[in-house]
Amino acid sequence: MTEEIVVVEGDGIGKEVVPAAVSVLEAVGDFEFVRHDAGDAVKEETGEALPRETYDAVAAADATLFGAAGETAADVILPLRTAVESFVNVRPARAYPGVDALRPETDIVFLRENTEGVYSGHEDRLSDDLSTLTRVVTTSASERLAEFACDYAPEGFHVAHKANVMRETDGRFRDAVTGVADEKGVETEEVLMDAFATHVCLDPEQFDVVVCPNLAGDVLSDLAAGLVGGLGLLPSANIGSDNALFEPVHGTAPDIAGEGVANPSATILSAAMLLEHLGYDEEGTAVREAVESTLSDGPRTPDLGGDASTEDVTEAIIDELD
Ligand SMILES: NC(=O)c1ccc[n+]([C@@H]2O[C@H](COP(=O)([O-])OP(=O)(O)OC[C@H]3O[C@@H](n4cnc5c(N)ncnc54)[C@H](O)[C@@H]3O)[C@@H](O)[C@H]2O)c1
Ligand SMILES: CC(C)[C@H](C(=O)O)[C@@H](O)C(=O)O
Repeated sequence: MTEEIVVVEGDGIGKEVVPAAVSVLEAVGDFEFVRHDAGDAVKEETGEALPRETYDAVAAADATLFGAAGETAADVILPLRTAVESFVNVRPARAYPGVDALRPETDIVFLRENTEGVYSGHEDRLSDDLSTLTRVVTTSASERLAEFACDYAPEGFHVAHKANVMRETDGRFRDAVTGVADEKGVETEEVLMDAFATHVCLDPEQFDVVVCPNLAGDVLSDLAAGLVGGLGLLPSANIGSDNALFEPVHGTAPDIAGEGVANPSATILSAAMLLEHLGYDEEGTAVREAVESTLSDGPRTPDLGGDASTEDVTEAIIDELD
């Protein structure tokens, strides 16, 4: 049976990097791509950023490849992560031989809680002077993340939090995650998330897998992108029990959108994660290796100091696969 992959390009460079990744997927397998829309442009046309058909298609698909949405990103990607019931966002941040990086020794995977924290949506304007946000942390979501982390990193992992200040919410998160790890005999090391930001810049080698609350995972993975050569390199996987959505960590990059020079690596690496998720391990590895060797030997897009187009890089990656 041909696997169905839902494709949502979104806005800006999503329209450039997603077709690039689809052509790589076409080069390694026989998939049925079902295209759906979401984002700023759709909102302008129809009044809603995330059409019901898109949400339903993503919820029902074997897997989804998503690009990026612009100003409507929170109205699109957050519900889509919910559509796949994703409890963890896996964000590998690693440097590649041949790519200029502030910290070439970086090789870290962030396991970001994907459903709650300050992303729970409970924001209120109480007066002209006062707005509030409720931060939600449940033991069940934290434990679910911890179970995944223990399977993913049985050799142990760091837990980033700020339970010294957010004693109730991050305290609950920390206790739930370390509690599951203790039960399973998996070692954990706690690190305060602000201190982590310094440690990771000075000595990234001491970190392999870092489990963190939702917003911390967002910010710290972008910080790690800065250490390895930029946002054009970071893929991600939103994993649920029966479904998953894959997307680059970056956004729509309005400063370069439409120029055909976006780095497709993050999205193609997300496609490699998608392949592995669907059980195409060999193909996933082949795609990852093709990206690595193209990053090493070129051509490279301008964000990495080259002058190649998105299309040049994609063709080079496909050539590597042959
Ligand atoms: N998941 C999402 O849909 C998502 C994520 C982040 C931001 N956004 C949205 O994207 C828009 C722009 O946000 P931003 O500028 O803060 O972040 P951004 O990730 O779009 O861009 C930040 C910088 O990184 C560069 N960059 C990002 N991806 C690149 C790539 N593949 N190749 C080369 N350079 C790349 C951009 O040119 C820019 O200089 C906003 O509207 C924001 O809401 C969406
Ligand atoms: C746009 C926003 C909702 C999103 C997030 O915070 O998760 C983005 O920053 C990301 O990292 O994918």
